Amino acid sequence: MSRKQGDHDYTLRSMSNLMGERWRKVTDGGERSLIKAPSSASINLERAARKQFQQDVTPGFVYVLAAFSAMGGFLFGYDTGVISGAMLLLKKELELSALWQEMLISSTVAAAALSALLGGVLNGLFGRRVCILLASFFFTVGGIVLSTAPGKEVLLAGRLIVGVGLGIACMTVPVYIAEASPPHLRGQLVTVNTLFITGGQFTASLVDGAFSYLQHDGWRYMLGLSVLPAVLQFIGFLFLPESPRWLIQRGLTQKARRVLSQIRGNQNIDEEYDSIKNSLDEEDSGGGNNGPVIWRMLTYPPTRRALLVGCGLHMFQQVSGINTIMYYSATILQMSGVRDDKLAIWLACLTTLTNFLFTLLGVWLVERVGRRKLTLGSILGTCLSLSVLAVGFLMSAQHSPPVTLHPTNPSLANSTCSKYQLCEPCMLDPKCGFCYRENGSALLASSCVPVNKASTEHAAWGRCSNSSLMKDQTYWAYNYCPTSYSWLVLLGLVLYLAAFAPGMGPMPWTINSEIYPLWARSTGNACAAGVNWTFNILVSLTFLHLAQYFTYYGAFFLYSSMALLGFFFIYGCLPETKARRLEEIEALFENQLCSCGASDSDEGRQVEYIRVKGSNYHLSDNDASDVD
Ligand SMILES: O[C@H]1[C@H](O)[C@@H](O)[C@H](O)[C@@H](O)[C@H]1O
Repeated sequence: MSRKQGDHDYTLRSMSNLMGERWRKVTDGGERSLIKAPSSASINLERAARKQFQQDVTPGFVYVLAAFSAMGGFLFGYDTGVISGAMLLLKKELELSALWQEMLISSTVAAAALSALLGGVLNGLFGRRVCILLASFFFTVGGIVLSTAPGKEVLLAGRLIVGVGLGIACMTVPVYIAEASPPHLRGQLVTVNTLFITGGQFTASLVDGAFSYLQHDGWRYMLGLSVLPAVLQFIGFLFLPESPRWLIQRGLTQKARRVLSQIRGNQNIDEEYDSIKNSLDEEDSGGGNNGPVIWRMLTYPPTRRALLVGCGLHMFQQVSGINTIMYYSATILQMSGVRDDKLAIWLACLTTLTNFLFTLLGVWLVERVGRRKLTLGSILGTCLSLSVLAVGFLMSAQHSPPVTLHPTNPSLANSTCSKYQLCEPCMLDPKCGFCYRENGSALLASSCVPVNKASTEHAAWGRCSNSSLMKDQTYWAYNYCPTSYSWLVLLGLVLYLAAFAPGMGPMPWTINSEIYPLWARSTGNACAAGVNWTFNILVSLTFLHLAQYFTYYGAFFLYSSMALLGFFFIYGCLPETKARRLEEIEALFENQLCSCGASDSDEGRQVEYIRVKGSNYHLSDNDASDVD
């Protein structure tokens, strides 16, 4: 053994001893306690050892493994993003009713919600690798079915198959990456999965833009292209190993040691192996061994708290409106004066690109500032930017242009649309749109007209019913009103993405992959992913109704208040998990929920009071001193 390797092992071993002393748990009269408080010297030594460890070891194999896994994230982003552009072509070519459009969009999300829950069981039974293989298989078959579908029924089947793959992948990939990564890289590598999600969404918007010029079968290419990354991931995973933690849990210890050596390069793996093994041995004193995992999780306080935090994070991610904002961004851009449809499609790529670039910032920040600060800062920014958006919509509503032309023909004058006096109520009614002529910045001859049932791009009758009639600076505004406050809305949109994407976008996935003990990890992630998809579908299905009843600014103020609630929830309940070994994290949830909010500066001394045989030790900044 080289001297460097020997020294390294020694440092790791001393670190391991310290860690063992710090975190070893004993059952003391039924109460779980930690023994032996560390001195500041031991904390410093541990930190130094960690630093040394990080400098010495960055095995390349882990990056390859993370990249192949994160293709699941790419497919997640691609398949959820591509449908909006494909739908524009599909509804014309297959003459889809609104119900069929709705079904084709939401079927994937609904299937993902259910299969994420099923994914928890599959993960426990067959392991992470088999689940990822299964997910890429579903993505491949789904993509082939979609691109060759002869009609809408087969399309629906394809969307459901893709949804099943999505649900399994979204909960398995973060867990697999987290379990294979060394602690100092874990946050970054799991966050790369969300980077791939947003990369998939960006690619989908580019593909939508490119194929929107094809009058026939453009949607087949859009939906079918996902087969390429899916096949690549499937082939890659034939060669990639199973998660060492799952192998140890299944008693396949020799294989687990081999995999650990493979993914840790030439490091000594004894310490990591022992700590995984120890944590499994402690399972009996933790969740116990009786009953279904979800029951054991709910009846054991640390996992119950972790589950609450994990599901809460996903709920707040969705109720702060990310998917509404992304979906609605094209309209926001149109409000800002982009009237050309094709240009609006290309500019919508800018939204997905911004989301992607700011997620990249999250990858950079996660190990520097830690999960807690990043998530708190992000949700606060999200809350404020949603208020900017809401104020923008409020100003636009208050200065809504009037309807100046009313039809004289009695049959037309009796339609609901003709009764509106202002653009605002006219555009909030999904059956109507605003047709107007613009002269410089002045609006002339404006009317509220029923929308064409087959396509929202035109009115049912009148000047705006046909592109060839819409000469002379005449425009059709569906879903929005022309306004001079569009800059405020646009500013809100950019601020929103800048605040949301680095933290609230990726952190719910990253944090969930690390907060559950091994026995509860698959189930915990399955439930949290199920919550994500359920709120995703709830928020997108209710948005238009919300806007109709409370107006746009009402809807955005509501999302903003949700984000504020989320801030208090995270402030009170989310502990810092940065740089900790997965096996240590359970201890962070042993305190009452609201004292979990240890700050980053508490790293290395997260548990403030430690019971040692009846006496309480309090860890001060400088040392551990007996306070009893
Ligand atoms: O973390 C992701 C990401 O932020 C995506 O942009 C969003 O569409 C998903 O719903 C979310 O789960």
